[in-house]
Amino acid sequence: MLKIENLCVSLAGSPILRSLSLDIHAGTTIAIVGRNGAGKTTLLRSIMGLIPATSGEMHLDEHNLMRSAAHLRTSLGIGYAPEDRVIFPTLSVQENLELPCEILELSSQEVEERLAHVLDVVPQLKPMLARSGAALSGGQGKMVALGRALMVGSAIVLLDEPFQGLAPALALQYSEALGRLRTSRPDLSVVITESNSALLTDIPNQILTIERGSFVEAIH
Ligand SMILES: Nc1ncnc2c1ncn2[C@@H]1O[C@H](COP(=O)(O)OP(=O)(O)OP(=O)(O)O)[C@@H](O)[C@H]1O
Repeated sequence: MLKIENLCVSLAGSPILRSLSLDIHAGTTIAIVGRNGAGKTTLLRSIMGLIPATSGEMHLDEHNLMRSAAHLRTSLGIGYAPEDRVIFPTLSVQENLELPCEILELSSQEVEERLAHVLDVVPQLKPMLARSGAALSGGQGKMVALGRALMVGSAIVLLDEPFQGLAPALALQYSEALGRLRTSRPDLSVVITESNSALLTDIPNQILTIERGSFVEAIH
């Protein structure tokens, strides 16, 4: 499914990702755990094509991601919920959710079907749909960012530190949403980064530890 080989990324002339390799099979949930600054966000942003790689290979099935611009990666079914959420304050929650569908040029019926599915997985979004993006708490913004990633993430979703800063009740709701996702979309792959592995409970099938831009051990 997603296969990364010897990925190297430098930022401002410094090596940040050092020859990372990762093989994610369809339907698996992988957690990447590492301290602040270990390279988690850089990895997800380079998978999305938002940061150029210095060298390495990256394929989603038969598609060579290294040759695909960021918007094409979205079209291939990669959804991304960034750590800082990026909720547009002048748009409603529904508009925020539907925004990435514009890249895919989906019919309004397809957008409606995807939204219905996302609301089944994250029902907390239903009463918020008409609310302004500016009126959301940080935790609610994380739920919207999850929903938005699911609107386009038909193959894989990348969730950057989803549990950071979530109150316990919201963290539980987020975990429950991921549980429903497993059942409703068994082929979807999920990558979660976290700095605190205790927040992950039993969600991932596999946990990898990243330190200074390299994977150091597989915990299980
Ligand atoms: N635009 C940039 N220019 C230069 N260095 C950067 C840039 N963005 C990030 N870095 C550096 O890259 C390293 C990895 O950062 P990254 O954000 O990927 O870490 P992280 O594991 O996601 O941690 P955090 O939880 O703090 O976001 C850090 O040393 C950071 O200072």
